[in-house]
Amino acid sequence: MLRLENVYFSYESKNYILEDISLEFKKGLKIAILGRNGCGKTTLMLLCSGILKPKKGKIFIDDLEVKNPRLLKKHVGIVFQNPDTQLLAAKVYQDISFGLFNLGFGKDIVKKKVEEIIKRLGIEHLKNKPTQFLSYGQKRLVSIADILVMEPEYIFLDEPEAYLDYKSFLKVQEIISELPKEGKSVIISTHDSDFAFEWADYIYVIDNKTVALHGTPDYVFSQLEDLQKIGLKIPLIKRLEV
Ligand SMILES: Nc1ncnc2c1ncn2[C@@H]1O[C@H](COP(=O)(O)OP(=O)(O)OP(=O)(O)O)[C@@H](O)[C@H]1O
Repeated sequence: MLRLENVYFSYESKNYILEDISLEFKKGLKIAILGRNGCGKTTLMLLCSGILKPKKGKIFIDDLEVKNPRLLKKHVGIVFQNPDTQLLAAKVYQDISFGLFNLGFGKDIVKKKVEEIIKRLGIEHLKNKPTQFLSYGQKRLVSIADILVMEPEYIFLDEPEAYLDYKSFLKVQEIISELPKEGKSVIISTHDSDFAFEWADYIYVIDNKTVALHGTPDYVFSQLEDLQKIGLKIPLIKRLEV
């Protein structure tokens, strides 16, 4: 389990962007972080992946307090919203294999793992393409492959639907629904209430710098007064029930 306990964070000033955040991501679950633009979803993901460090509070992995963010990097993978911040190598195959070579895997194992993930994402046709000539949607799929190939236990996807067409998003949706069955946690950030309702096992709503609401989708989307205050859309299915 990945757990945050009373975490505070600010970028440059004393004004906290996130305050007193306590939450937990259990293994094998599909979790959505839901909130309006600018509420701090990406910041929260960057804290969970060890890219940013809390100003106050603690982070635990399986009850071990994380003192060095490097520990988080071993367990957590994050797919950024903008794929340009993720792609490093000149060609797609090189890009997806980069992290594995860095970890010291041999050429044959790397080839096997990369081929598997390329197939799983249906991007065999991109394998030998230069990354700079890919469309944004294609870059997004490659950046997802970059992370999945590393097989992290906790996979964060910042707005998974960004840049993807319907068919590509369906493929990603299928994969992020399968991974929890393999014991991984998939945590997405979104402002799409319909998708969060349909996909997630558990939802954290961020508002006013902290966790405003959390629980199963049925519970969260039954809190109509709170949702209205926060300014989140009620999923279509729930609106039809009212
Ligand atoms: N590097 C930075 N330096 C200073 N402020 C930042 C930085 N990155 C983000 N912020 C600010 O922190 C707040 C939270 O931003 P964040 O990107 O985490 O929100 P978000 O919920 O992911 O937004 P969105 O849904 O639009 O992607 C915003 O007010 C943003 O302007």
